[in-house]
Amino acid sequence: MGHLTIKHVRAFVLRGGGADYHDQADGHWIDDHIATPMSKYPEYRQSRRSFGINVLGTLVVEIEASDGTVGFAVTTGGEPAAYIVEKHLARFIEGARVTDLEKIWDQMYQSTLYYGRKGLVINTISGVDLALWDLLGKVRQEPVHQLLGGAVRDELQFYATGARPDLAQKMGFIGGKMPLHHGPSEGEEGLRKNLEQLATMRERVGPDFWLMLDCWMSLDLNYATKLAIGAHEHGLKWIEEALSPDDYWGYAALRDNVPKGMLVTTGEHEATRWGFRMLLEMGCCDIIQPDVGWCGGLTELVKISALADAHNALVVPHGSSVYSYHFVATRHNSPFAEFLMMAPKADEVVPMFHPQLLGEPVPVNGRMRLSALDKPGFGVDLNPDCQLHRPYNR
Ligand SMILES: C[C@H](O)[C@H](O)CC(=O)C(=O)O
Ligand SMILES: [Mg+2]
Repeated sequence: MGHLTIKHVRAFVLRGGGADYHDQADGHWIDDHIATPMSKYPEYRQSRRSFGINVLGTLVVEIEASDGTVGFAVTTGGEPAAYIVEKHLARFIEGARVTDLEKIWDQMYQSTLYYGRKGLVINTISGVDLALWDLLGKVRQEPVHQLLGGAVRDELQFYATGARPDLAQKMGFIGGKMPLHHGPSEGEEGLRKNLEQLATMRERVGPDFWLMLDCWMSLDLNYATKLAIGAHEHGLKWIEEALSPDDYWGYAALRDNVPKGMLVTTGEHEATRWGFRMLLEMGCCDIIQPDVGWCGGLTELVKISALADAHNALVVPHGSSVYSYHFVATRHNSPFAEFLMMAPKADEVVPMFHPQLLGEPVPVNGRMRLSALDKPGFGVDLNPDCQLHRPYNR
């Protein structure tokens, strides 16, 4: 098996939800006047799709071994990511051994440094890396959590992200994270509305249920500080991604400014051990939230997580469906996981990457038994009903 080599890598593009989970139809809670860095332009305030949050679509990477076994993964990246896989990265993958994950990662990262390091290129590298882990698991007939060293818990616990933490509470989740709706350009009135929304939700869920606010990079330090102070009386557990991911200094200051006991979280748009080193060494946050499909994949996340552990920081991956479930099961410093509510009204549990994956497990009563992950690789298949398009067929 150590001698199995990789015969082909193929990159496809898919539209409509799935790994590009912001690509949803009208009326979805995820696109309803959510504060963003673009909210200062009134014409881009109501909808994130209006400024292009969904332009990329999903990248599907398929990797086939010399014995015909196929591993695959999905992430955000679409056509430009497919170009990078087929025209650049394929040379490091085809002909390599199926066990060569570290070497392939290093070659992909080093060879793209001149135009990569973060964002789309690292999403692409993540997609290839996850497909390699899936392939290795399928070749060895073991779930990825076993390849990672084995689970440290029998069950995962989830908080839910969506517009209705009150419904999430009834569904058994341990907490609810809501999008922030109004940014600094909507002034004091917007701030008041943000706090009213939190207060209303606190009334509905009672004093003990976790409530968090996801600010999606939309605030400045002054506004974030005022929001945190105002939100304290409503028991806000954490303030997430309040500032630009480039503003490490702002995050360090925000962590000093927030009321005692409130956590500062960020990192879903951060990448690689070097990016997370900045967050950790500068004391930017209490919880880092790498997205497994965007941060460099699982090979990189293992390194990021070790670094976080040494800084006493928790690692609670952003979204990422099965890719994060297999990881969270194996880490002591990942005590719970995120579940993104993809039902348009956030009123029922549907698979996070629906409709792209078949066999994608979901939490039941806010929990997931490890046995739901006991299938080779990441344990999911591509849904054959989804229309794959291969734009750069070599
Ligand atoms: C709800 C947020 O704006 C975003 O769509 C998802 C996110 O940042 C998260 O799940 O965290
Ligand atoms: Mg977030």
